[in-house]
Amino acid sequence: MTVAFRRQDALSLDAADPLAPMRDRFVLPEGVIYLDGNSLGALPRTTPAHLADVVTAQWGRDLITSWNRHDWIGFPMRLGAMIAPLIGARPDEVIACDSTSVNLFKLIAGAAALRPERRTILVEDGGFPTDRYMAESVAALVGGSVRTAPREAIESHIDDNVALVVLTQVDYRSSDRADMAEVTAAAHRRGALILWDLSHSAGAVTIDLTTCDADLAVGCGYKYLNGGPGAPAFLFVARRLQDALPSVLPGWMGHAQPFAFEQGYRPAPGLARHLCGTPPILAMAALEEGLGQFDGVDLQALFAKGQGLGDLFIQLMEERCAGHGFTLASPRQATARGSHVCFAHDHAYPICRALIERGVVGDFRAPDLLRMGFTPLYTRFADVWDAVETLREVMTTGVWQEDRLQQREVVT
Ligand SMILES: Cc1ncc(COP(=O)(O)O)c(C=O)c1O
Ligand SMILES: Nc1c(O)cccc1C(=O)C[C@H](N)C(=O)O
Repeated sequence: MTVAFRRQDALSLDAADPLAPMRDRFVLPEGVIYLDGNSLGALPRTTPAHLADVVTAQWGRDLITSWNRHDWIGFPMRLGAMIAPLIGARPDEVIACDSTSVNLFKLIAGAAALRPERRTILVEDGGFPTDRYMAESVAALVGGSVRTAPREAIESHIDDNVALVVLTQVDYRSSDRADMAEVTAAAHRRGALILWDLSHSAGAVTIDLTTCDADLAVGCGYKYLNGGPGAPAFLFVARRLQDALPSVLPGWMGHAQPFAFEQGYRPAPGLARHLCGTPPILAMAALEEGLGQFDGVDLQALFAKGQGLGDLFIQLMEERCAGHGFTLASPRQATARGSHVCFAHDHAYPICRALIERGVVGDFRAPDLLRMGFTPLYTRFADVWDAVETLREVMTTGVWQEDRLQQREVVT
């Protein structure tokens, strides 16, 4: 006979967790169980003081000399080097800049230029929409077209006309995790390039761009990297492609010598050519603190904890919320998913709002998903227990049926 899991068991898991002290590195409001770090990471405790220092001592006191004195000019490369170990890249293969959407455009257009004889950009059906919007825009500009295919069948749609495959490693809704090595190899066998969107995986699951021999990648800085709302995103270009990949938004910061103010554009060597305009220094400083939270952390242990939190959530939902109409909408096997888990429910929207009112902050994704993100740096096993208990209460009381919870907010 199996003994049911109790809150005490969750507390014991937290007590034995060597990563538990990491939680103190973040500001987490009393009474809130934050399960949305996959959309907006929590505020690191050191960020406010660091930003205040950059504002007063660097901008305020050192003014324009800060570009050299505090190496503001080197920020995109420096942050790239901090992101590199989280995604299995080399330090000179990553820069922090722009938004993920803009970086998608830059790399998709660059890849199209590298394969001019091929006319198709292959993207997944139902992926995060910005990836597809950008692919369609590039296709229209170069006279090509976008083809879509189901995520799970993407490999079989790569033919000799595909210039580039754009795929998200961890799907923002289902949490399905693609096999990067396998899909990358399939693209290469057909002579196509591959661009991985790592927005929902960087900082949360194992990524090894080097071993996979990936070509290009992008990802968000404001999710698991804890860089703050609208944080700079990142882009990755494998060393072997860096000199060939053109810069399609050739701003002056990507020029070989920006301060020569030449009339003709000459691309900077390596990755710096993908810089466009002046880097947002305050946002970069916040991202620097977010990335600093990974210092000294055993990444494999961190990612294993994320899987354990997700496993526990699935187990408790099925044990304690059975009969309330929830269906697991993410892979059951931890190695096949990211660090968030979705359950489908016909009334997911008001249920999600009722949870938020009770301090359990997850999110709703249309049409019917309740999505809970487990950030292993700061989520506790007891949080998972408490979140499921709150959900059980919302369901047994029927409080989610109140009219005001049905009204859609602008940002969901
Ligand atoms: C998979 C994925 N790609 C791209 C984006 C867009 O990123 P950005 O807002 O930086 O353009 C997001 C989230 O917003 C995302 O989840
Ligand atoms: N970027 C966001 C925003 O500005 C407001 C609200 C949510 C977001 C998000 O990041 C959404 C997220 N990419 C998602 O997976 O749903």
